[in-house]
Amino acid sequence: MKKLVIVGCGRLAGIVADAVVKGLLPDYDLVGVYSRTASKAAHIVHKMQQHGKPCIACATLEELLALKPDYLVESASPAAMRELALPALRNGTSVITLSIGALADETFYQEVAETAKANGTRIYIASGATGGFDVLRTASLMGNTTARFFNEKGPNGLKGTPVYDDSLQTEQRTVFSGSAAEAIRLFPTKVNVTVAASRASVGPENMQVSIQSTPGFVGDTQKVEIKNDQVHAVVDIYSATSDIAGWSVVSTLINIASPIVF
Ligand SMILES: NC(=O)C1=CN([C@@H]2O[C@H](COP(=O)(O)OP(=O)(O)OC[C@H]3O[C@@H](n4cnc5c(N)ncnc54)[C@H](OP(=O)(O)O)[C@@H]3O)[C@@H](O)[C@H]2O)C=CC1
Ligand SMILES: O=C([O-])CC(=O)C(=O)O
Repeated sequence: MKKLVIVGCGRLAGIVADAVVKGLLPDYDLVGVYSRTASKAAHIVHKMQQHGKPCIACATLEELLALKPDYLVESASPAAMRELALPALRNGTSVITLSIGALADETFYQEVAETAKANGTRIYIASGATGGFDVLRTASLMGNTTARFFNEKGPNGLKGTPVYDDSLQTEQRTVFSGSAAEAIRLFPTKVNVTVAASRASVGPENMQVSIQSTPGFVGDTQKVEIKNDQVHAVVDIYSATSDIAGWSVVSTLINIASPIVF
C-alpha cells in the first residue's frame, strides 16, 4: 500500500477523501491530513474513522511529513505549495498539486525539478479544471507553437480580486488580458489552470490569457487553444463547480498506481 497525506482540507480535499472511503483508491492508505484551520483536518479524520480507516490530523507540516508518506495531495493554495514542495520532495514524498500557480516562478520551478530528481520523487500536475495536457505538450514539441487561454466566469467568482466592481453584475467585460505569469500574480488562487496549461506547452510568459466576466454566469469555462503549422487543437471545458479539479486528483492517483497509464 502507498501512504497518502493531504495538505489543505477544504472542498477539493473532501472529494479525494470521499474517493478513499468509496474504495476508488484501493492502493492508498490516507494516513494523515494537515490544514491551516485544525477543525477542517479533524473533519476528514472523523469521516475516515467512521469508515474504519485510521488517519490522523497533524498540527504541522513537519508532523505530517514525519509519517513518511509516499504521496502528498496539495489542495491548499499556491503559497502553501511554495512552502511544502521542497521539504516534501526531500522527505521522499511526491506531490500531486492543484495549486500549479506556484510553478509560474521559473527559479522555483527549476529548483523543484532538480530536488525531485535528486530525491527520486515527482511533482504531478493535476489537470484540475482544464485538461488535454497530452495534446498541448505533443503539439508544442512539434515547434512553432502559439497558445492562448480563455476563461469565463460570473462576477461573483471575481469578488475579492482587484478587478471586481459592482458594474460587473450588469456588464460583460474582459477583466484581464496578459500572460499566465501575470494572471496568477493578480488572481493567486483562481487561475492555476492557466499556469498548468502553460507548463504543458509554451510556458507561463508565453501563454496569452484573457478572463471575461459575464453577468449571471455560473461556473467556469476554461478554453485552451494551441496552434502550430499542422495542428489546431482546442480544449474547451465548462464546469458548474470546481469539483472536476478534485476528481482530477483522484484520476492522477489512479494513474500513478495503475499498470495502464493515460
Ligand atoms: N488547478 C485547478 O484547476 C484548481 C486549483 N485549485 C486550487 O486548489 C486549492 C484548493 O481549492 P478548494 O479546495 O476549493 O479550496 P478551499 O478553500 O475549500 O480549501 C483550501 C483549504 O486549504 C487550507 N489552507 C490554505 N492555506 C494553507 C496552508 N498554507 N497550509 C495548510 N492549509 C492551508 C485552507 O484553510 P482555511 O480553512 O484556514 O482557509 C482551506 O481549508 C485552491 O486554493 C487553488 O489553489 C482550485 C480549483 C481548481
Ligand atoms: O475556476 C476554476 O475552477 C479553476 C481555478 O480555480 C484555478 O485554476 O485555480
